Parts: sequence; C-alpha cells; structure tokens
Amino acid sequence: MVLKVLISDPLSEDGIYPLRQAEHIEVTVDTGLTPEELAEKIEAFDALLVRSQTQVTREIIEKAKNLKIVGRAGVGVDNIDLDAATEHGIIVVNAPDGNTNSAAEHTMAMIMSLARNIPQAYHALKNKKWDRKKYVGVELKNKTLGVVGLGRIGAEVAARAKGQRMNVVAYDPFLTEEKAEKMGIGYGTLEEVLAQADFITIHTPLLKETKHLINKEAFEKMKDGVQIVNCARGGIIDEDALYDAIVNKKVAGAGLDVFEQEPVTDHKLLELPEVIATPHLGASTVEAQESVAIDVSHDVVNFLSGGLAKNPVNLPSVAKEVMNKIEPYFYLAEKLGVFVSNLTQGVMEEVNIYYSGELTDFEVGPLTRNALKGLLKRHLGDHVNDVNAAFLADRKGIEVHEHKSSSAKGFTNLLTVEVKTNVGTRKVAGTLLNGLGARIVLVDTYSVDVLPEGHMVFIRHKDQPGAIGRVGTLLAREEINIATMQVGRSNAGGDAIMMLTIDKHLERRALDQLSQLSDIYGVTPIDL
Ligand SMILES: NC(=O)c1ccc[n+]([C@@H]2O[C@H](COP(=O)([O-])OP(=O)(O)OC[C@H]3O[C@@H](n4cnc5c(N)ncnc54)[C@H](O)[C@@H]3O)[C@@H](O)[C@H]2O)c1
Ligand SMILES: O=C(O)CC[C@@H](O)C(=O)O
Repeated sequence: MVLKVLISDPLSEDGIYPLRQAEHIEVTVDTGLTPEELAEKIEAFDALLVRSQTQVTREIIEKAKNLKIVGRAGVGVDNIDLDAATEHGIIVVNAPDGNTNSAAEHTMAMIMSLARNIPQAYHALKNKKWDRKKYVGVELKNKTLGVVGLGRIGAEVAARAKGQRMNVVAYDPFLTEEKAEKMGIGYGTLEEVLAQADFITIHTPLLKETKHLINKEAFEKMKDGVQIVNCARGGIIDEDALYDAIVNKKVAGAGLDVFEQEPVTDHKLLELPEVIATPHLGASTVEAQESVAIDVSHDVVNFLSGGLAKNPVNLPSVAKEVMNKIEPYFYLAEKLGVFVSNLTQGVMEEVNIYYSGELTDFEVGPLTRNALKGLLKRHLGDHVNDVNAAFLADRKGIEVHEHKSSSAKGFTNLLTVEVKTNVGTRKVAGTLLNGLGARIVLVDTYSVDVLPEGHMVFIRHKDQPGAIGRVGTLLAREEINIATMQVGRSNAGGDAIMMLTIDKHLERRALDQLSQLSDIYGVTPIDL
C-alpha cells in the first residue's frame, strides 16, 4: 500500500531524500496552503510535515481521517495542537537537535549586533550617513549574560558567550549547582539572573508557564540599560511591556527573531531604533534545514514502516537501549490486553498491570500503553494506538496502575494484566520464553501454556467425565479443527477450564451450541 505524505512548509530537498527514496511513500510538496485549503486536502494523507508556518489546529486534525504522524522539522511544536493529535492517536515527532547550533549562532549574532549597533549603523550608511559618534557600542568582555532557559540552545549560547569572555548566569528549573559548576557558569533564580545581567537571552519553549514570563514586573527587576534578545518564541516576552521599557529607557536594545504574531511587518516595536529584528531566521541555515528535514523524514519513514519514532513529542521518549530490551514484550502486552478484554464483562473500572522478574528493571510505560491498546481495541476499534491508549482509558474513567514485584512465580519475566469491572475481576499473565517467544501462562487462577495467537475458545465447565468429549464432538460436527487443547481445574469435580486453539473463528452457531452443552458454564471465543 502506498502511503501519502504532505509537506506543507518549505523543507530542504536534500533533507527529504529518505522520504523520496522510500518505495511505499508518495510525497506531495504543497507549500503556502491556506488553512481552508489544508483542511480540504488533509484527508488523503497519512503523514504531514511542517515547519513553523503551518498551523496544525484541532480543525485540521479532525478532518485528517487517515493521518498517522505529524513531523515538525524543528524544535517548537506550538503550531501543533498536541492534545487534539493525541486524542486522535496521531503521533507528533520533531527534530530537536538539528537546528541547535544555528539558533545559538543567530543568538550570538543578535547579541553582537546589539552591542555594536551594526544593523543601525549599516542602515545609516546605506542612507549616506557616516555617523561614528551615534553608534558607539559596548564590549561584551566582562559583561554578564543572563540566560533564561538552559536547554540545548541556551547551553550552546552560554558556551559561546564564555568564549567572548562574558560572565554567564542562568536560570532554568532543572539547573543544579553541580551542572552550573561543570559548565563554568553562575546560576540563580529568575529574579537574580534578571537583576545581574547586562544582556539577557531567552531560550525557553512557549508554554502556559512561560507566556509573558518577561513582563512589566520582570523589566522592573533588570538593570537600567539592559539589552535583551529573544530567538526562542514570540509571546515569552510581553511585547507591550518591552515597548514601554524601551521608550522609558530601561531597556537600551532588543534583538528579536520571533514575534507573538507571525508573519509581521507592521509592529510598533519595529518602529523603535533600539530594536533590531529578523523574520524568524534562527534555524534558517543550509545545515540546520538539511539536518532537521533528514531527522524528521527518517522518523516518518520508520514510523510509517511499522517502526518506532526516535523523537516523539506526545509520547514519552525511551532511550534506544531500553527500547531494544522492552520491544520484544510489546506483542505480548498487546495480546494479553486483547485476551483479557474478551474475558471481561461489565464496565471496565480499573486496570492493574503487574511487572515481575527482569521486567522490573525496565521503563514499562510503553508496555502499559501496548496492554491498554489491546484492552481498549475491542470496544473502541482499531483507531486505538499507543499514542492515545492512555488518554482514552483516562477519558473512559478507567484507573490504570502499574505495579512492580520481584516475584515472577518461577519465570524470568512475568506480565499480568488484571481488569476490574463492575461485575468482577479477570486476569491473564504471560511471559517471554527464551528462544520460544511469547506464552500465556495464567488465566484467572489456572495455569496454562498457550501461544498468544490465532483463534481460541476459553471454556469454563464442571470437572465431570465426558465434558471434554462433548466439546470435541460438537466442534468436529461443526468442522472446526482443534489445534491444541489444555485443561485445568481447581479441584477434582470442581470448577475447570478448557483452552482450545482452533483453526478458524468460532461462529455464533457453534458458540451457542457449545454454551448449551451440559456442565458448561461459559464459552468465550478469543481472536488474537
Ligand atoms: N528562532 C528559531 O528559529 C528557533 C530555532 C530553534 C529553536 N527555537 C526555540 O528555542 C527555544 C529553545 O529550544 P531548545 O532546543 O533549547 O529547547 P530545550 O527544550 O532544549 O530547552 C528549553 C529549556 O527551557 C527550560 N525552561 C522551561 N520553562 C522554563 C522557565 N519557566 N524558566 C526558565 N527555563 C525554562 C527547560 O527546562 C529547558 O531546559 C524553543 O522555544 C524553540 O522553539 C527557535
Ligand atoms: O522552521 C523554522 O525555520 C523555525 C524553527 C524553529 O523556530 C524551531 O522551533 O525549531
């Protein structure tokens, strides 16, 4: 089957080579679509690749009936409605590393241009004014740079600023004294950093918490004559407050690569000579564009080929080494989920997933999501995937708990999925046998040893002579071949189970007849 990828913002042609090369992928490049045009087109596509221009809104996502993945060639995903994507089971991936250098270099270019009035002096000279007095600058050496947000780009800027012999102080909620020491920089609270800095540079994402982080009160805490740079996201600095701070001479200069509304050409800040600006060019280098397009294209190709994405945004990412270890359990987890969902009756209220043996050493979130996917698929259909499984469980009011225990009942690993409904509790456990693959080893309290695949029938009956024979005879009459059969009982003459694997799905007629046989309490067909 050919999968269709739409690229709706300009991406490096060299960078999208992995997509062009993939045999089962057809690429359409259509940049400059209006939101209405995109909404009309999107249904035909399996993947969408964007930069920062395309707004991937809830409306677009709701129209995107076939969309499986949105790739953001860059870092910031504030142009993508992540909640809507998650709800619809669409994975969002980005390219977090590819433009770090370019954004850091652009930030340094802004800081140096501000310090030496380069854009203003250039502009004057182009207008035939040779003015050496007006454009006297300041040195960076021994000045203090305050870095707000010490992630990938903030850290690269800090390293470069040290090369300029600046003192660097940073604020980041994750910055420890030890880390700051290792980097040879100072650290403090936001207020302390703002108060010490001669230059301030912002490198946080735009989040609810960082919207207008630099506001009127923040400007009041800064030194007089401070210069400020924003190459992160418009909206982190309150533009009205910045305007007032410049007009009131609190702020001597501002370098802006990003704005609250983009694109923008008419803006009161652009009227001020103290403001230098670029039209969101931080990541606009040949190298960065190629790099982010390659990263995101690889993720899209891998994901559409049934593999894993390296940089998921709406799923916790798991280190490659961990992923290699837990991936073999994905299949088992999903099959256990499907199995137990077939056994349960009533309204699902609580799911407990027990990890035992060597599984306790792993990050088990991805396994839980696979188990939930299997569990929910029965009622919610195939649109449940590991992106939206946890969200959908939560929306259905199902409590999900993970438990880790070292006792694995003799197995090296054991995964148990237990479901509580308003009418009872059912559970199933499985293991991964070295060299032999996945096995179901426990259903409720009965030990079994069954491959989790194909068509099965789970029968509860009274432990009586003839019960097994009657089931065999009936299935033979219905021309249903039994591939394997296992039996178990609580005690002689008490409750017992049969687990059959059969060569085809158990049709309604056979199911009804089986259920009516004497000593049979319940018959559950399960297709894994
Ligand atoms: N101008 C451009 O073209 C361009 C290019 C690339 C990235 N960006 C933007 O740059 C920003 C940083 O990117 P990155 O790759 O370094 O991201 P990152 O995730 O590596 O770093 C962000 C850092 O901000 C910190 N942070 C979060 N909330 C904070 C707060 N309230 N106060 C202080 N720190 C806070 C985080 O802890 C993290 O360390 C993002 O907004 C990204 O979208 C812009
Ligand atoms: O696509 C761009 O050029 C901007 C990218 C940048 O803002 C980012 O967040 O990665």
